[in-house]
Amino acid sequence: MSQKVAVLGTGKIGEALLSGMIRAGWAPGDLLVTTRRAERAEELRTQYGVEPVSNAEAAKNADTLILTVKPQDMATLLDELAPHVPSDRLVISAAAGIPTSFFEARLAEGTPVVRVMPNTPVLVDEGMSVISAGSHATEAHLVRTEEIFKPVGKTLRVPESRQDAATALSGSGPAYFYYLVEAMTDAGILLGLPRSQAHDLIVQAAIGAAVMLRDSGEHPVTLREAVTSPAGTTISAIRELENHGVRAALLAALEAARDRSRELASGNG
Ligand SMILES: NC(=O)C1=CN([C@@H]2O[C@H](COP(=O)(O)OP(=O)(O)OC[C@H]3O[C@@H](n4cnc5c(N)ncnc54)[C@H](O)[C@@H]3O)[C@@H](O)[C@H]2O)C=CC1
Ligand SMILES: O=C(O)[C@@H]1CCC=N1
Repeated sequence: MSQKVAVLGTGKIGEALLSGMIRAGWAPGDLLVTTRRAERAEELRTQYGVEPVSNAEAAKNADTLILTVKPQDMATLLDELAPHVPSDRLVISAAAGIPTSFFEARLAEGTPVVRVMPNTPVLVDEGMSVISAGSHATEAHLVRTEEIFKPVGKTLRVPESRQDAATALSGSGPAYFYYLVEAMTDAGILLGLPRSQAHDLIVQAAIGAAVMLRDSGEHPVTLREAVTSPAGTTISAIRELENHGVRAALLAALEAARDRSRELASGNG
């Protein structure tokens, strides 16, 4: 029997994951989706050939349920789902902040729950999905979760106590890089470059730097030193970054993201 997977609350991250699963070879007929709006359901059916169903039908018919609603909507979704989820279903939550105990308290005794923090580069198979087992999830449940998330990037298992930090670094991480690219493109405009050229130069610098970080085996400090010529241009820029406290700003920013993830733990943060 083929295993069916349902994505419940198919918004931005749910759709990114769905598209990745289809690229990885999952049969659309084995994928169920739920949405709040009928037009959205139709859009997903047309684009991916998947079957829109109600939350209750998803719970009854899918072996694995991936919950991708906002943390603030999770309690309502669970109230609706709980009476329909047999305790042999694997429930995977992609919500920031919410601990596996939140789900376990609302689902039938013994239901296996796995918490995953993916990120949007799953759209281009370069995601990072950080995975933690709840108290009833076994090795087989973790392997099943990895089968779903591995084709769209890397996976990493961590104890659940590290999930808020992982969310700050990895779940939110792509946004920091987009923010930097946006700011540096503006700097290009300030220096008189046309916007499209400034964008292309910074994006290619980001891609080149990312590939070197991943593939060279060198520490980021070594890579930066190789760019930083004595009395040259780079060190003039680095001095300004230090003067403006960019390193301290990043430490504070990621700490704030970690704290926000903790606040979302109750589902109504
Ligand atoms: N966007 C991102 O980069 C990431 C998001 N997440 C997590 O994924 C979750 C969703 O985030 P986004 O995709 O950004 O939000 P979103 O708002 O795009 O998606 C949530 C979707 O759930 C639907 N929904 C809400 N209640 C529902 C219900 N009872 N039944 C069916 N559908 C329902 C909404 O209509 C919406 O389409 C959040 O918990 C977030 O913490 C995790 C990692 C990365
Ligand atoms: O901003 C958020 O809350 C979600 C979780 C991680 C990335 N996006």
